[in-house]
Amino acid sequence: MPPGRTTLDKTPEHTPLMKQFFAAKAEHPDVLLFFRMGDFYELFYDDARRAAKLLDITLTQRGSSGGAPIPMAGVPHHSAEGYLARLVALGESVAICEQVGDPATSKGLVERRVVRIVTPGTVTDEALLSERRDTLLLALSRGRSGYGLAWADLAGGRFLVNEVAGDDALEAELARLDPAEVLLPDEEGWPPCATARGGLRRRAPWLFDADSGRRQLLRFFGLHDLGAFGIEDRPQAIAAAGALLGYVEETQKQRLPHLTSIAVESSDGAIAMNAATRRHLELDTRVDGEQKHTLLGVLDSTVTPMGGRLLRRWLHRPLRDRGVVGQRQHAVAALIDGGEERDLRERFRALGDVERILSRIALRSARPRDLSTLRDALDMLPDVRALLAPVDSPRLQALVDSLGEHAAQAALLADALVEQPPVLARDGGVFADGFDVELAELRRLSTHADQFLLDLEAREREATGIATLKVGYNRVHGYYIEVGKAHAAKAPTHYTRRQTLTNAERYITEELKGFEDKVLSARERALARERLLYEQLLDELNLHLESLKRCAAALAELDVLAGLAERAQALDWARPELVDAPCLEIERGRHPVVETVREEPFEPNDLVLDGDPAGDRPRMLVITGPNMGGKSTYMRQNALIVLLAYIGSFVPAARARIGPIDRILTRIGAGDDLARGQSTFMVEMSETSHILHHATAQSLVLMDEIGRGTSTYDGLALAEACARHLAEHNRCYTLFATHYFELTALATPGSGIANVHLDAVEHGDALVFMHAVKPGPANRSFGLQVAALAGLPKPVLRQARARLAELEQQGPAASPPMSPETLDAPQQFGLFAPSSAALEALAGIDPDELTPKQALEALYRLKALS
Ligand SMILES: Nc1ncnc2c1ncn2[C@@H]1O[C@H](COP(=O)(O)OP(=O)(O)OP(=O)(O)O)[C@@H](O)[C@H]1O
Repeated sequence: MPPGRTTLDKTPEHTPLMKQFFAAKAEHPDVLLFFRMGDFYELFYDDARRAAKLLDITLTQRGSSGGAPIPMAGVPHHSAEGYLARLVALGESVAICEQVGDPATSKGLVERRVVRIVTPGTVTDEALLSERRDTLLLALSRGRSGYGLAWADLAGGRFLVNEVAGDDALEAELARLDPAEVLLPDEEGWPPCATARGGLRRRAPWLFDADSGRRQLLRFFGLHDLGAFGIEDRPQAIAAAGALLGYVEETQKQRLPHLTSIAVESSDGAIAMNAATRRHLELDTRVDGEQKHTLLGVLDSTVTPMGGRLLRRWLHRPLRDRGVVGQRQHAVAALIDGGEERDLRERFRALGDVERILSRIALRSARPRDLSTLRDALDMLPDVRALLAPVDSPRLQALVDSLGEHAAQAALLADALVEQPPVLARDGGVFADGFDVELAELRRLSTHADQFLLDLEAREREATGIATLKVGYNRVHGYYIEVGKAHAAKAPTHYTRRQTLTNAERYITEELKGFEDKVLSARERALARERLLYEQLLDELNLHLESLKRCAAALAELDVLAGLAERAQALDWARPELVDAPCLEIERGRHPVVETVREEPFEPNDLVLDGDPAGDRPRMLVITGPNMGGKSTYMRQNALIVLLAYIGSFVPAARARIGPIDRILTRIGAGDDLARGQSTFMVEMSETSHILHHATAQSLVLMDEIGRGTSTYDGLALAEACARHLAEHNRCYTLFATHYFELTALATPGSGIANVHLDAVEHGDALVFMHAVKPGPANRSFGLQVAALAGLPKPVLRQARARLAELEQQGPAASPPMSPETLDAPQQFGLFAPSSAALEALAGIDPDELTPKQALEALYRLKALS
């Protein structure tokens, strides 16, 4: 902002234009202000500096105001969308200040006003949205019992809330929803999962008040109570929803008729997965940020963007309600059996993003092509209904019902629109000729102009005898009769001169003027008529918004189900059996992503875990085997199979029988969380702690090499204690991969723990991984061979081999026994024991007696002795 002015300030006044800018800026101090000036949006002062950096555009100056130069940067009006998209993707918000007065008629400065604020979570323009990902605005509130969350997908017309108890659950929900923008009360004490993210907007705490939230919701939905939405007794959710609505109304500056309801999406209904689990299982993004080789990458063969978005939502929210999941599964199976899947997908290819189109219709920003896409979609409905009518599936039949008929709207759109409407409504040509009598007459007037002009030209040529006489038109002077200089003298007296050119004179006549008025006004009136018809068409469609939205949602789900059916067949997946009995049985399971990426065949593996305390099968597997043996792949494939089963999909296995599951929890080394300032070990331990606190007998837990991030004894001790705790207290389904061979001793009769291993065999210098899971512990680790495969220098390998031989000879001294006493022993120096001289010297030191300098000297002495 420019330096403030005081009454004593002698600096010159700001220019009127700048005063107008400051007034707009004062109302929107926290966002970039796009200030419309002619064909450009200009940014000034700090906004200009920031935008120049973010958008890599030139920072210039625009004269001076208030005695100082004005830093300025600008983007052309016609390409503003691209710049807005980039700013929004960076988490920035932009206030659009338009010229609302007409420059031609305004006296002095043209009036300007902020007409809307584009923010990362509220964008609805097609160009600013990612096609296959929801763009969410989320508001958070908190109370004594936990957090309230409200989120809206303005482009899709969804508004949902939830309440969660603690920080862990909040973090899990934020990881699931991944909102583009988060509204937070401007108060201390929010956990990092809420504050350490892009698109964060702090708002005054009083905006997050439950009572005013309730009033706001009642007003917004025009209701007397919120009972119908089932959110009455959720004050935190209501507080968050109120704050969200306030923000949306403030930024959008228009009505939002497409948010027709609000619903609770409770965490209880879903299999819980925390942020770490979603990351580790690489559901839609790999740890390295790639999206291609992920579960969603393999699973998503939907043909519409709305189907793609729904599938992503499903994947992030596997359900515990086996009724719903079973119906989805049944629908997928029915589509496969009847072969409708292919026909359905073929038809859907032309479908488009009906869901977002409906939102744009509600927001009145729909373009002509949106309407023709909707027309084509509605035209398709009878066909889709007929195709699915014979399919025996309750879910599919429910979806067919939700599609509705929409014959009247389909007929209206078919009558109204030309086959291929233009991109923009502005220039007309949207409506079909026979649709409106008045429009047809106006159009006839303007299109018959050409013939009239030709006739006029011929008549005038004959009357004047000037063979080269022409009738023409230009935007400045309108219609004219042009006569070459040589013949100008022959121009009749009723020709009035309009313009003189070097070689010609241009004239107007009464007749031509009269025609001009009629044609030009006919054109303008035709455009005005089309605008009116367009608005009426939007009005009419908006009357049916709710049922059209239901239809779009049904189309999206049909696309997902057909996509799952296609995948199941293409990838040879099987229908899992979801049962009441506590068990996890997978026969010949495969990793869905590794299998598609690998060129060599994938080795399928079984899994049998028993959730029944009285059962004789294990609840925990301790998995050993060489590096690269396939331990992580095996663990993850089982989690992914469970997850797929609970979204309603078929699974990559020959057979699967899966009991109730409440959580999937993982601890898999996946790099540091340095961004959050935590060391590798700290992350490992906090994830482990979360698991130990949350896993129940219905949870599936993956533990991959815990304890790796610290010294051997510490690590081993922790790994064993955790394994015991999971087996004895949590009693969850556990896959525990480890390099601590000592843990294989846990598998004693009655412990519920069993050993399995993956193997490799040496063929001369080569090491062949078998990738097959076998009963019992591994018998060796092949660490050095894998290191050789990785290309470790030969001298290093030689030295390691010699040291290994030495250690193996030393026997148990090098490989510590696993008694609890040993684990509790205070001194621990890793694998290499210190010399006895050093120990003796150490025993003689009393740390309390030493100055810091003496302590350092003692340390040097000890080092020399070791
Ligand atoms: N069942 C399988 N069939 C075929 N290939 C497999 C199988 N399992 C794993 N692989 C291949 O082996 C590679 C190593 O697997 P993975 O990372 O699971 O090993 P690991 O035992 O966990 O290794 P580390 O202990 O070093 O983490 C995988 O990238 C995959 O290409």
